[in-house]
Amino acid sequence: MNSSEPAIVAENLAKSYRRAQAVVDVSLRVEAGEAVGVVGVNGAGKTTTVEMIAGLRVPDHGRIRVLGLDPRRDRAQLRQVLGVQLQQAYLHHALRVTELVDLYRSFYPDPRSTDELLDMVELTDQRRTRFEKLSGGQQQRLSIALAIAGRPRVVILDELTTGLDPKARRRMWGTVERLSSEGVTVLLVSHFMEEVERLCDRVAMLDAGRVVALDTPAALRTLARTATLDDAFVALTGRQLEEDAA
Ligand SMILES: Nc1ncnc2c1ncn2[C@@H]1O[C@H](COP(=O)(O)OP(=O)(O)OP(=O)(O)O)[C@@H](O)[C@H]1O
Repeated sequence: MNSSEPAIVAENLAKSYRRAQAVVDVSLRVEAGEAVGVVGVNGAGKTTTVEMIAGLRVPDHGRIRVLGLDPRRDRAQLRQVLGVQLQQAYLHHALRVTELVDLYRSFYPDPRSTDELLDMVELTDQRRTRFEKLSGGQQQRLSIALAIAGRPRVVILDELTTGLDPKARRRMWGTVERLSSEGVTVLLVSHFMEEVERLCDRVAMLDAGRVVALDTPAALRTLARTATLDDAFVALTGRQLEEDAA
């Protein structure tokens, strides 16, 4: 790994499930320290794409490198440098916040301290609370704490703020901004244009399993000749924006 190499390279990814071709042809390159958003309507192929990048799904076709590592071949090494927060977290409901954090910290040689993690995601007051007693927003925030416990250089965040109220969403943005300011590379799946415009250097618009546009929010607005990223999304994908899709 050297510092000039891109954090993520995905070339011509394709993935079919029995009924659907979820990803037809997706290429994506994320530079080290960059934050890139992946947006698209339900079923556009966002989750399948990031799960392949995270090594959780095997592509039918294409090549992936994360910090120069092959997600399948170099699985153990990748786990030390990549943090993943997925849509559905399968966590033990009866465990308390600190027990879960300490469990995840134990996977890494030089984890962040429990206090720092809880502070970063504003769960210090809930440290003794069982997972099942946390609100939806608190559960989401905990899942980020677990994803960053090992000081990953790259994080993948899938629908981080879906289902959260505006206040909880803004808090979550603060956590992502802090990661970016520390130089962590962020790949963020989202439904919200306001969110990616605020947090991401560049945005990939996916539709029907393909990247239809990939650029800075400003360049996408210019390309689409629209005043807002919402309108640019509609113009470039031909799809309507979904309501707060939970
Ligand atoms: N495990 C699976 N088995 C079969 N089909 C699947 C599976 N996962 C996803 N699909 C299908 O693949 C397509 C792409 O799904 P994917 O979850 O990647 O899209 P997405 O853009 O992340 O959507 P969402 O915003 O709803 O999460 C959809 O048609 C979906 O129904």
